[in-house]
Amino acid sequence: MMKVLEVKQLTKQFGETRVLKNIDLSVNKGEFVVIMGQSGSGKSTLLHLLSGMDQTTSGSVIVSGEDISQADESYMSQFRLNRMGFIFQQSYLLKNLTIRDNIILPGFKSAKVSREEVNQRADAIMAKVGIENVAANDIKKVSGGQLQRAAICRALINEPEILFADEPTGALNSRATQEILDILTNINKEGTTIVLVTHDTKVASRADRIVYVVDGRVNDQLELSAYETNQDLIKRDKIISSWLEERGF
Ligand SMILES: Nc1ncnc2c1ncn2[C@@H]1O[C@H](COP(=O)(O)OP(=O)(O)OP(=O)(O)O)[C@@H](O)[C@H]1O
Repeated sequence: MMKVLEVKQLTKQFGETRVLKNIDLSVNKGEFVVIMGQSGSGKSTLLHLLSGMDQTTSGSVIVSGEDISQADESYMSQFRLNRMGFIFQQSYLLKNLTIRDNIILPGFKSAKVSREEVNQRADAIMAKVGIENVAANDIKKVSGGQLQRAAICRALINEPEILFADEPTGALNSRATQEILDILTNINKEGTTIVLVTHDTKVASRADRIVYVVDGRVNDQLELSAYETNQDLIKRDKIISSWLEERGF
């Protein structure tokens, strides 16, 4: 199994406070990994370090064989643009642009492929997630679920090696949540590696593996790919819930 992400003895300190402590973790290509843990355990901080949004205090973060832990910010901003995708609880789309322009902008910025190719990709991804009918809309004139689908399209426009998500359904109702989870599941099945932070076992039930963080350390991991297929989501949810309960979540 090819490792797309590998973390060795990762530590993160803010001032005197050690938030992450000697984390060893790896993610295989094509895997869907969910990070869970109590509020304040360090999940978002870990995601920021894994994705090159923030720098480590010590230890290494290796993406497709390349150690990014010592890279400077100008290198990292290009690295994130070209090789990483991000979605958050809020979409952070730009207000004065249409949905479509928001999606193509990082493609044009990257300049790795032609504008024509970026436009073709945008059309294909928007159709895949079902927002082609609102492509020309101002971002104020779409629903929360449509906004998040647009954020997913924007994150995928440069065909990232890894898609990182921090509570991507946290602001959505249950129907929109299901739709976004179905989209993420499909994107993953098509080969995109996903690393996602959530509190929600329903969200976690889409994963191949759960990483449980306690007080800045990886406390335990639950391998789900061997259990059942994604069809049996209720059963997976129960397995995760009782596993977490045993660990005091
Ligand atoms: N930039 C920062 N400066 C100082 N402390 C920080 C910073 N970012 C995070 N922390 C601290 O690190 C700890 C972990 O925060 P983090 O946001 O990673 O937790 P989390 O598990 O994602 O929490 P939640 O589930 O509530 O989002 C917290 O105690 C937080 O106050």
